[in-house]
Amino acid sequence: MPPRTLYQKLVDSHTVQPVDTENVLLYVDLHLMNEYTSPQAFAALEEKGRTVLRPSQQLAVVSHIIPTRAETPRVIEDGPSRKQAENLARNCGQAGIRLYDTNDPEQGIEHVVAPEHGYVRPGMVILCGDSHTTTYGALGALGFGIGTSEVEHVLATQTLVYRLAKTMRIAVDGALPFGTSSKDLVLWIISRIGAQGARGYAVEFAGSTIAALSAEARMTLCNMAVEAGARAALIAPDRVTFDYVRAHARLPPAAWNAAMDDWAALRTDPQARFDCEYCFDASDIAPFVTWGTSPDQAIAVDQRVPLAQAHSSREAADSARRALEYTGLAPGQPIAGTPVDRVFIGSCTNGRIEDLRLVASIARGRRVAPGVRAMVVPGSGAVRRQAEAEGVARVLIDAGFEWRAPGCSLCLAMNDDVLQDGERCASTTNRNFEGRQGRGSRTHLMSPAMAAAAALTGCITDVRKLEKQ
Ligand SMILES: CC(C)[C@H](C(=O)O)[C@@H](O)C(=O)O
Ligand code: SF4
Repeated sequence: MPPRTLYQKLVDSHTVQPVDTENVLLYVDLHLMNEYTSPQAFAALEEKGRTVLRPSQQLAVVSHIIPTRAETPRVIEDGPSRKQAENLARNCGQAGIRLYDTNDPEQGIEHVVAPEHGYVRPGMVILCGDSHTTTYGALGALGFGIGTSEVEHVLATQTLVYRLAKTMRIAVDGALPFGTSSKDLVLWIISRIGAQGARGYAVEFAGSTIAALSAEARMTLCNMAVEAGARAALIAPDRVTFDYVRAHARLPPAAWNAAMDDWAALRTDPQARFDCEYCFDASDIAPFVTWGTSPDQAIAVDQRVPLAQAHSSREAADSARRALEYTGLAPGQPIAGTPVDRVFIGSCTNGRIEDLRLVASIARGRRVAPGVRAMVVPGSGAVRRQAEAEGVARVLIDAGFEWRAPGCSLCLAMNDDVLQDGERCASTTNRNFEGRQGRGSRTHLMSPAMAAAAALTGCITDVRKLEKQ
């Protein structure tokens, strides 16, 4: 057998049969669904008189449209949204699929719920009609988003006709500098390689910086790899992965030992070749923040918005000009000091317990700046309860943050958490496209620590200055 990359091993072990030189029929271990991208697939199945082949390998969560007011029971007042949730409940009920429904204590964002309940383990293939399914590469599983017709195919056959990706390795070495986290790391990588830089590739992250990240920090990184166009993101499982999985998956001891033998082989062979390789030095990383409407339009917080002539091409300069018109910033202006109206802490990128702990550590004993509305939306019911049990929630509430119920919320503003036209938001999410957080909304992507700093000072602020005080 020629040397193979981790990606190739995962694909090979799940190939039912090759379709042609570029496509294989891929076996799917787990398929996740939300209320937003699954209804058409169920409707199409029903029309064809087909059923769900393996209900026990499906999992569904109400995540995108759910309101985040902390009240019980939670009521979805918006008619079409309520209908989506009801549809999902009916479809899952009929097919016998486990659903974390609106008022389930474990409800949350699919990509937060699945790993924390042990559904995600190294070596698996996990699909979902949602682009941020790349998150699961953090635990050594091949995860990626699929379209609605593919959802239907997976429900009916537990397989997918899959076009193979090219392979890329991004190695990062060295310690993450003071004040930075894996969110800064990924924004920095995207700003280097571009929002299309990994398009068509399955990316494997490697190097000592990655090895030093916690499992949750790795999820942040793999989650956002899709914002560089990656078709998948992978990190070879190691001690950190196994400890996380052991704590969350609760496998019986015999199964655990067998699994560990298999998982140890889940790494790229030394002689294997990648189609593309990058090597970066972590000491170049700083707290990062976006200034535009694409995740690669990002700079270190102590830098200025780039001047027109700083862009690499005319196209990039044009897109920067349009982006700045939208975000209401000027070339050459320092990004720090830009006032914000809103702060959003949450999403499948940064809505986990470690993120909230970090925010609390900065907010402790301080107050949200007057005139700023700052929301914390935990990624799941479990994250919310844990934050309450640890006193993290208390610190946030005392500092003046709104303590909300879990969901996607202001990450994509499909519920009633929406920015007003022109409002500017410091956000721990993953997309800053025009209108992403509401019509005319202006989004600045950043780490939880940086978002905390923005909430406490009322403007984009270098968190290193706050942390030193
Ligand atoms: C709604 C869904 C299709 C979408 C995605 O695929 O990512 C959403 O989760 C997002 O983050 O934009
Ligand atoms: S939190 Fe945001 S990125 Fe994640 S699944 Fe929900 S909408 Fe998509």
